[in-house]
Amino acid sequence: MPTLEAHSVRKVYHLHGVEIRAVDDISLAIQPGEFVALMGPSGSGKTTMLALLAGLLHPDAGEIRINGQALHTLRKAELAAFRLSNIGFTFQANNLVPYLTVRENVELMLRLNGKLDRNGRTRTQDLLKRLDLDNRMDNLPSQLSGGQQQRVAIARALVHEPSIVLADEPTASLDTNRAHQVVSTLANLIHEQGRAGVMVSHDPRMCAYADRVLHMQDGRLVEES
Ligand SMILES: Nc1ncnc2c1ncn2[C@@H]1O[C@H](COP(=O)(O)OP(=O)(O)OP(=O)(O)O)[C@@H](O)[C@H]1O
Repeated sequence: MPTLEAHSVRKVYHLHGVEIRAVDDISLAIQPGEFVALMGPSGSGKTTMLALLAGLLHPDAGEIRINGQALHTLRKAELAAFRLSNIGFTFQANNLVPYLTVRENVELMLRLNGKLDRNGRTRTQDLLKRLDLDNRMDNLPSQLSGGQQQRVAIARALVHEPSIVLADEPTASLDTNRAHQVVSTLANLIHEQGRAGVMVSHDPRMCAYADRVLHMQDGRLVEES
């Protein structure tokens, strides 16, 4: 069974009487351990698609399934709990909590999921080590570089062992070397841990780490490579 499925998904915005088909009849399936990149010009609907896959937006038509569970059948509170345990998300702005240390920021996901036990703490340390942050665990986000902050956000998206990891432009603020390092580590972790990963990126060099590249244009998938 695919970890993540979209069936004929559509999202339409209405702006000053104009209809914008941000996502227009998209279907896709992503298997465990598969890392997929979503590319496309500005305004083609990538962020909207990611928000639909994350259950942050409701489609106007079609359905999203995660591990076979159709999101639209869940009540609001059920959906929130389901998302929390099944999805890891990194945003363009990394959204770290400024007054928590690196370790505490990552452990926050465990705390929210009721998984802050010895295993969870060990996983936090292992992940931060893997992301070259073992000597930064007790620093605040403001004491880190942009690349280090992005890596903390990646640790936070993986630590609670979600089946899906969604990353929106995880390299937007990084120089080329750092960007390669961040995306290759993300790809390795997704492969090793058998998660389904989707990354939005403008950068074809970053998409080279993906198993599959989906191209969006005007809300549609145009080709696959
Ligand atoms: N809340 C909204 N209300 C109205 N229109 C919106 C809204 N959010 C997005 N859109 C429109 O939907 C379309 C898709 O936007 P989206 O942000 O998903 O594209 P994108 O491919 O992620 O773009 P970018 O690469 O610039 O981030 C655009 O035409 C955008 O203007």
